Amino acid sequence: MLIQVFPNTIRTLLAFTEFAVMIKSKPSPRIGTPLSSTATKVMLLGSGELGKEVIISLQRLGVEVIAVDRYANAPGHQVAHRAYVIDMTDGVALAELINQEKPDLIVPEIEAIATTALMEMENAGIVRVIPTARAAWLTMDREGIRRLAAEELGVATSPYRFADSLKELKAGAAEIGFPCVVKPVMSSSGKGQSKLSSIADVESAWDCAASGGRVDAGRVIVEGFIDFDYEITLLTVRAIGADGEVHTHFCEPIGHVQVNGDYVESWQPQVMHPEALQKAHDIAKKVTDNLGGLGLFGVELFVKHDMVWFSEVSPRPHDTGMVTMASQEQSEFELHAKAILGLPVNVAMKTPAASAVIYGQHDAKVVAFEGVAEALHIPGTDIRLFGKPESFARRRMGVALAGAADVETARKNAKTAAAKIKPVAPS
Ligand SMILES: Nc1ncnc2c1ncn2[C@@H]1O[C@H](COP(=O)(O)OP(=O)(O)OP(=O)(O)O)[C@@H](O)[C@H]1O
Ligand SMILES: NCC(=O)N[C@@H]1O[C@H](COP(=O)([O-])[O-])[C@@H](O)[C@H]1O
Ligand SMILES: [Mg+2]
Repeated sequence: MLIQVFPNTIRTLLAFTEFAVMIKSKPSPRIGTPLSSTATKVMLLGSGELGKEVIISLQRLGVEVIAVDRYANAPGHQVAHRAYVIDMTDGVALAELINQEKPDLIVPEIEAIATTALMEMENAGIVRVIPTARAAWLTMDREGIRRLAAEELGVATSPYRFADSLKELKAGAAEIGFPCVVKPVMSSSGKGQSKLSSIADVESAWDCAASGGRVDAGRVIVEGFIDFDYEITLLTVRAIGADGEVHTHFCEPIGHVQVNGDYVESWQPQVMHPEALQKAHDIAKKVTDNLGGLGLFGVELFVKHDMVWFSEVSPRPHDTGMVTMASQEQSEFELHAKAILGLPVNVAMKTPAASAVIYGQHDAKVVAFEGVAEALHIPGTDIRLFGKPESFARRRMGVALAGAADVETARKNAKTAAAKIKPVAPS
């Protein structure tokens, strides 16, 4: 089936590819010298705020990093050895760049990439994709990961239907019942997502999904609304241990608040009922074992008392996990960098902490940030400004971090620090 969907042009290109990276079952932890013939080369597909931090962690380990994104001067471009702007959903363009750069590892950082092309190249032994090309392919489309979790692995999820037309969506929503949530099958950060209270909301939800999806696949998922007490991201790391085998490590749960499907605040640890924590670990292990490979995953779960539902998983660092830059001995970015290189990891926390998002607040070509010093006067705080070249009112431009003796104080300080930072647009 894969062969059928794979464009002939890429197959031809692959046939003429004169190199082949040796795919090792377990990567060697040997690291070369950047910009030399011995370099260990990693290519990031997507170079936003999450990729930027992964790149910094890789650079610290002496890795040569190539950052790719859809626009110039993306955050990760600014800290990599080389930067490229391509349409990453174009399999031919992607294959050409991979052939030119010959990276040892490819690290997807966003969902919207030509994952079928990556699978074909991985199958041909030309690239090694983190964690695997199949994992990137399954998780770029809600249908792939949802059917895997619910139908193959028997993991608890919200009830769901898929729809290709307004008529099908009406029927699906009526079957699921209200309230329910509609999302494009390919989207992230809440784009194109709506919560529906009645059948009267279906048409606007369909239009919202059509305009907000990353790739207009014209297909949506309708999910029953889970009335959870709280939601978590369980960062789960697959890394090679001293025995040479892959081991699974769980970070402390991260609690978070989402507005319109986008994260605004997160904290670690989220206290959980012991049974819920055990179920969360079991679900995360089951799903990540199936996805395989090495690296960090963000497993998103809804929790009500001792009940846990799987929502989705990122086979890469998670936005809510930015809190780990303040809370853990090794941030999620360092954990990902180390795990993918075959190095040991340490998931220990060092302090309760929180993160709060700084939005652009303006639609503007550039913004400047005021109030940074005022924010940093708050005890235990730190900030990251991502350096995105263009601002939108709801674009995430930075994050405030705060460590404290307890989560409540950390949340208060992170939110106060974020509020002190004022993006201003030149008039
Ligand atoms: N079935 C549901 N029941 C209750 N809340 C939901 C449901 N689906 C989504 N949500 C809420 O919307 C948020 C975003 O949903 P989801 O993670 O599916 O979107 P996304 O676009 O993939 O976002 P991201 O890329 O940030 O993970 C969830 O974290 C949760 O707060
Ligand atoms: N929930 C996924 C997520 O947070 N992804 C992060 O946002 C960037 C895109 O930001 P942009 O839309 O502002 O360019 C991505 O590159 C990634 O770092
Ligand atoms: Mg999500």
